[in-house]
Amino acid sequence: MKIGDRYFEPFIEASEIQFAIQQLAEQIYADYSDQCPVFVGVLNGSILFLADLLKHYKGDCELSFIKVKSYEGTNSTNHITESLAFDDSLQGRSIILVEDIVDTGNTIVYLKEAAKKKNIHHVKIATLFLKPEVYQKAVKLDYVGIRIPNKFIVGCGLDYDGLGRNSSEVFVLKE
Ligand SMILES: O=P(O)(O)OC[C@H]1O[C@H](OP(=O)(O)OP(=O)(O)O)[C@H](O)[C@@H]1O
Ligand SMILES: Nc1nc2[nH]cnc2c(=O)[nH]1
Repeated sequence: MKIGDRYFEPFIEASEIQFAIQQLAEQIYADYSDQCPVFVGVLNGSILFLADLLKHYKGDCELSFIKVKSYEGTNSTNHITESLAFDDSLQGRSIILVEDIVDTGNTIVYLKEAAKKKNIHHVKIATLFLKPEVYQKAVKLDYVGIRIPNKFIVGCGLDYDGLGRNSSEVFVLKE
């Protein structure tokens, strides 16, 4: 399958992804059933995961967004651009940062620091995908859906140069 100028092949089926999301929703609810957490989606990539996660989440919750970007093509620029900040109303709240993927961890480290500066009371992290071979940061990842090898993936919110987010299954770059 061609996305932009690169070729990709099927990697993770939609049913496996949906099962993982349902499990995550249950794990989070087990920890927050007596609270009203704010799910904070990290735009753009988290949007599909977040929508499915919320549909499976049984408790009271609220929703907010932050927007950061660091990837160009298939590589991290190692520079994070923030175009939507944490909302001031999150001060003192317990939030769950919702990411589509944690790779180098640069984004999550940046977001934890930004949340601290905004006096957000308590921050947990939920990510649909994790590349354990790459992630070496000290920040604890509280809820992890599917662990994948160090390969570039697209679909389920993840893009290649803006394309491919709108697929319910995940594709991997053909090397
Ligand atoms: O762990 P890291 O190496 O920091 O990579 C993870 C980040 O990369 C992707 O965002 P991207 O910069 O591609 O922006 P997008 O969400 O708009 O696609 C993804 O959504 C994560 O936020
Ligand atoms: N689309 C996409 N974005 C990423 N950001 C960090 N890792 C990845 C990846 O494997 N695919």
